[in-house]
Amino acid sequence: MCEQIKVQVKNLTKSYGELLVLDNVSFEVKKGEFLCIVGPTGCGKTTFLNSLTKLHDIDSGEILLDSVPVNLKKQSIAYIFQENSVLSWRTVAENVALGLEFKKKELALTKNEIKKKVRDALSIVGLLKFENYYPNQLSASMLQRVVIARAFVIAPELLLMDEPYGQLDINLRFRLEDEVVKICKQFNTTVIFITHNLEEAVYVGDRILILTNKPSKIKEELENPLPRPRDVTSSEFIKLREYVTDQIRWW
Ligand SMILES: Nc1ncnc2c1ncn2[C@@H]1O[C@H](COP(=O)(O)OP(=O)(O)OP(=O)(O)O)[C@@H](O)[C@H]1O
Repeated sequence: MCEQIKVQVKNLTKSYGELLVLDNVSFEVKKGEFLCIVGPTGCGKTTFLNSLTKLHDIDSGEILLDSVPVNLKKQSIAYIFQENSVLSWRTVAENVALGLEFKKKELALTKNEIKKKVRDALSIVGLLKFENYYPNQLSASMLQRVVIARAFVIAPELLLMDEPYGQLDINLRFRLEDEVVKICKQFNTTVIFITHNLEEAVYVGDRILILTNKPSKIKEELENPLPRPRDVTSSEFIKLREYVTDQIRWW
């Protein structure tokens, strides 16, 4: 069976002045796949995401979503980034509605439709009862789930995550990762997940893309065969984590 390709990165090259960061990088992401991108510090992981989201121009190459150039207005792309981006002066429901407000024009939703979508997203992450709470009344885990609900309220076809749980303690991180993976699989969402944390990459990724030092190329694309839920203490898990670590440590 031919699996549908969701994202195509073709010959992407990006430099900042004299500094060549991404050097003719090409890869694909299948629909519904959870792809992790790892690599040495400063190899250009965030530069790749910023190229995809058009935060800056690229030198050459292209990034296609469903075979057409990425268009943030027309396509539903959601982000979960490092910073705690919940707005303190908005309720939980109002924070989640933000995801839709950016797309108000394109979606042309009525107030009631927005309310229903927000409630649906909140029930996915188990926060419906807290819709009228303010962020300072919530725990760290609940705040992160607000961010997840805000991403899923637009039913994203592509979810971009950049070190989303770097600041959290390890137990909470694993719990949130389990939740995100479960929701993504439920909705067949395609995910590109950037992380420094190789254990995290092996824990969540269907596939792991390892970048070289800059100027960065792809060193290896690695299928992750471990069944879910994954056990970080199993010998198979540790072996794979060590293998990925070695690929990055090699330079
Ligand atoms: N706006 C910019 N102007 C100049 N150089 C930049 C800019 N943004 C990033 N760089 C440089 O480009 C390289 C890649 O940075 P980038 O943040 O993409 O790497 P990264 O892999 O995400 O880093 P980290 O592992 O630290 O998260 C780094 O050397 C960085 O200093």
